[in-house]
Parts: sequence; C-alpha cells; structure tokens
Amino acid sequence: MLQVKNLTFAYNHDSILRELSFKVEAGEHVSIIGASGSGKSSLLKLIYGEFDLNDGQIFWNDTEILGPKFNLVTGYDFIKYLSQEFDLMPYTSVEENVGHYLSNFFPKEKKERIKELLEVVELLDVSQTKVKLLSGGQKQRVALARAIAKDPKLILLDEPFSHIDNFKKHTLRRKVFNYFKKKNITCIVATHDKEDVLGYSDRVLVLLDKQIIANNTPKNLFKNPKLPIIASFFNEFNILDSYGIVYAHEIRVSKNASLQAIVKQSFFRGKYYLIEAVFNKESIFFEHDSELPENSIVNFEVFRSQTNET
Ligand SMILES: Nc1ncnc2c1ncn2[C@@H]1O[C@H](COP(=O)(O)OP(=O)(O)OP(=O)(O)O)[C@@H](O)[C@H]1O
Repeated sequence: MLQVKNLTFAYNHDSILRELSFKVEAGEHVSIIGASGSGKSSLLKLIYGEFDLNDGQIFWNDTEILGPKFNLVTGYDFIKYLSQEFDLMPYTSVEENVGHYLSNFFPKEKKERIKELLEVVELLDVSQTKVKLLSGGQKQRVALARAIAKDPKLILLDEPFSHIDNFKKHTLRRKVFNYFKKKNITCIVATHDKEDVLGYSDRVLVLLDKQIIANNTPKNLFKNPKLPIIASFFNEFNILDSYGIVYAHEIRVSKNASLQAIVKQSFFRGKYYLIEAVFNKESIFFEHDSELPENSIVNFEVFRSQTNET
C-alpha cells in the first residue's frame, strides 16, 4: 500500500502542494486530475523519489520513499515512472529498448517477455526498428512497454496515451489497464482525459489550489460534481440558478417545459448536437439529437436520471 502523509512540496519559495494525505491500496488504479500546473506531474515525481519533500512522508508498505538527499540513485526497483518525456535510447531498436532492464541470463525467456510486452503495446511489427525512426505515439508505447517490463509493484504514468492516435488509443488503454489489474500492479495516472478514468479508475484524486479537494470513485464524482472543475472534466456543464451544476446532457428540450432559451449555434458532435443558447442573458449548453435553427426559441427542462451519491 502507498501512503502519502501530509506532503508539502515547493520547487522554490512557494509550495505547489500543501499537506496532501491519501492512501492507494495494492492493485488499485487511481487517477490524478486537475488543471494544467496544479501539480499532477510533480506529485508523481515525488512518489517516485525524484525530489525531497519539504514536509511529510511517503511510504510504500514499510519502505519510506526518499529523495536525492538520501539516495545516490533516484527511484526504487519496485516503482516505475513514465514521464511525459520518454527517455529512450534513440539509436537502438524497439526490442533492445524494451529489454533494456531485463536480465540477459535467460535469453529465451527474455525474448518471450519482450514479445509479450510488444503485443500489449501493439508494436510487434516494428520490433527491429531504431527508436529514432518512430513517431511520437510509437515512442510513447515503447516507453510504456519498457516501464512495465519488470512488472513493477507500483507504476506512475504521466498522461500515458497523450501521443497516441484515436484508432489505437481505445484498445491500447484497455490492454494496458487490464494488464495492470491482472498482475495486481498498483497504478497512478495523471491525466486530462476522462477516457483514462471512466471504466478503469477505482478512485480519482482532484488537485486544486495545492490540495486534494476530492478523493472519490469516478461514478460518484461524475454523478455529483461538487465543483465546476470536477464537472468540466466529464462534460460541458452550466450553472443554473436553483439547480447548481447541470451537465449539457441533463437539459432536455420539451414543448411544455417552462424555461425558455434562444438558440445561437449547433455543433455537430457525432451522436448528438451540442446546442449553445441564451438563457437569462447567459450562454447555456445542452445536448440535442438534431440541429436547431438559429434564433429559434426552445422550451427546456432540467432532468436528472441518476440519484446523486456522495
Ligand atoms: N522543475 C521545476 N522547477 C520549478 N517549478 C516547476 C518545475 N516543474 C514544475 N514546476 C511548477 O510546478 C507547478 C506544477 O507543475 P506540474 O508540472 O506538476 O503540473 P501539472 O498539473 O502536471 O501540469 P500539466 O497538466 O500541464 O502537465 C507549476 O506551477 C510549474 O510551473
């Protein structure tokens, strides 16, 4: 189990993270979300032991994670950290990069393991290619395979699929996250992408103003977003008097409804249109199954299909 106790950290004078405390159970999948600059990457680096804390402690079971003041070599064998820069060996092949930390004593097993890893990240076809010739997305997948090569106990991923195209992203994400669950690898992911969270994360930590302002399941956060920053992670939303935060999918056009708005624009979104309309002199957004004519008046109501939980 990972335990973060009262962590405070500053790069310079002002702290960027203040008195953070949380636990992550073995095998759990936790996401860290928050605006750009809220400290997600820094928190992962601190858990990895890359910096010294100003205050507080981090433990993996009984081992205290210590920074460079106490360790000559950064990091611990049982933790892998995949940063946004991939840190690969450009002039060697994909296979050699992935096998870099694997023992050479058992060449047959090593080869099989590399094959298994390249299957997970879908790179078998470029196994002999030099890394410098790969695209950004392919490099990210090599880095991912290398990070999981020795089955760490804890893996820290910083926006792990950010460079990967949408064709691959869905299957890759499924394969990688399922692999962690199967191997009971604890995983902490800093992400801006709700697709990394929904359906995969057991819990989400929300960073705001240097602190964790929510620590809950994706379902509870989605159903009951207490703050705009949480709602905005999941969908377009509005703040309406007497309702509070209302997602775009919680507004329904209905002839007999009492609220009225004037349509400004319809945006095609695939399965639906996102409609921008003016209500009480402010823009509101809602989902609708067809385009609506500009300047038409629509009656709408707020409906919430799910009961909110805390
Ligand atoms: N090496 C550094 N030295 C000084 N300040 C830094 C350093 N790295 C990050 N910061 C600052 O710390 C704060 C948190 O940065 P961090 O990269 O952890 O945020 P983030 O939430 O991961 O952002 P993003 O989502 O854009 O990756 C920012 O104000 C950033 O400018």
